[in-house]
Amino acid sequence: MTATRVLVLNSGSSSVKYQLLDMRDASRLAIGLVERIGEQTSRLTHTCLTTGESRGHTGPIADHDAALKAVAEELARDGLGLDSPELAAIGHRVVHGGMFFTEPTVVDDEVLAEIERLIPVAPLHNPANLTGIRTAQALRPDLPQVAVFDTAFHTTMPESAARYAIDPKIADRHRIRRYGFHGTSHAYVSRETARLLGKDPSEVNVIVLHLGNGASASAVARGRCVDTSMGMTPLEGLVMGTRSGDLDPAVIFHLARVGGMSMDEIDTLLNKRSGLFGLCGDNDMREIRRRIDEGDEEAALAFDIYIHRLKKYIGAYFAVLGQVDAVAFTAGVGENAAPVREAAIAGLESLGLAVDPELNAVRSDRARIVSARGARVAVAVVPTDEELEIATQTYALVGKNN
Ligand SMILES: Nc1ncnc2c1ncn2[C@@H]1O[C@H](COP(=O)(O)OP(=O)(O)O)[C@@H](O)[C@H]1O
Ligand SMILES: CC(=O)OP(=O)(O)O
Ligand SMILES: [Mg+2]
Repeated sequence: MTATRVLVLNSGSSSVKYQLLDMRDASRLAIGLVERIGEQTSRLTHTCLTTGESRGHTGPIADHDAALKAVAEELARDGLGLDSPELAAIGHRVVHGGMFFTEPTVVDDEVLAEIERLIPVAPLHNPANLTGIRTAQALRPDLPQVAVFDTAFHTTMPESAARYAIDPKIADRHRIRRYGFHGTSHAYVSRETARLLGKDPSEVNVIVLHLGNGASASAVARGRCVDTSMGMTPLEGLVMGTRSGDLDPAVIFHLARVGGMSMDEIDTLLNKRSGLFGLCGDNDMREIRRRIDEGDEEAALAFDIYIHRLKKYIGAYFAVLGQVDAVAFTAGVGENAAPVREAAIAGLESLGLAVDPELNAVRSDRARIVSARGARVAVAVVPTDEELEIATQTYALVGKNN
């Protein structure tokens, strides 16, 4: 029997998303999510797509190792266990690959060591990704484990975009540069946008706006990333669910010297208690829109700050690219929040951008154009699929190696 299945693990700081796919037709056999890992109220939600059955459990799941073992048990209950001979590989999202990894990579001891060396620049993400890989290795030591890096798509950025304006000797010693993240999504969505326009990726320039809980923008010129809004870590750039995005670095000195905060407290403030949540107490765009509809001024200001930053990046990436064929919205907010798309594009007619309110209001899970007729630049909504992209890259690599 040829092995054609790939299990994809997307381990975040407190969650694991997973999908089991059959790569003969890229169909999904099972999907699920473990949330709030490390808390008393961890929750596992599992859906088997071959039977249509869904199950959920709430209760403490101590760490990523326990989470993955729970996922393996759920898959086994559906006859889709990790011991299946049909499983060809396990694909892992690894958030930080530094400058070292420009392609998906079969994991060996050297790869594990390099991911570990990168922990200081991705303390929230890489430890969880490593645990995911090690647990999967322990469960199936014979299977190829493939790491697909969030940073890989951005390694084509020119030095002028990737370097900070600091002493290069200090930067190089500490590996300080702009790496960018969500690369799997930016790669997939920029390609799908080209397809939607009926063009090859090498023929178009696209601005991708990945607006999830974490959010980033990228400028993609003829299929290659030339700039992105996240930097050395996923803190730079857009206003996010709980992260501040861009801010004057001197704010950090001020909080330490005048505010008396420790570095760890400032780190937590900027990564976990800022952004939309810090501004108005909610990080879910649905809740923020509901509050705005009820006349809540705090939520309205948070929304305006979010949109202002987004508009600045759209303008900046027009300047970086020179000529733009499409602006593509993706991820939870980008795909679902019509008011965000409308507000971000409003007033940009001189750039050739205009949204058609009726097209923009349509809810759909398909890629679509929502720009006004006659607008020079397409505005697109393109659902991302990081798990499918990871599975595709994993299977392509394992197939090549066999
Ligand atoms: N119908 C919706 N309208 C507005 N925002 C939505 C909707 N559905 C999801 N979202 C937003 O999407 C966010 C999650 O996006 P997602 O891409 O799943 O993020 P992540 O992968 O970073 O967890 C939620 O915080 C919420 O703000
Ligand atoms: C890199 C990053 O920010 O990822 P996420 O949006 O999943 O938190
Ligand atoms: Mg995401």
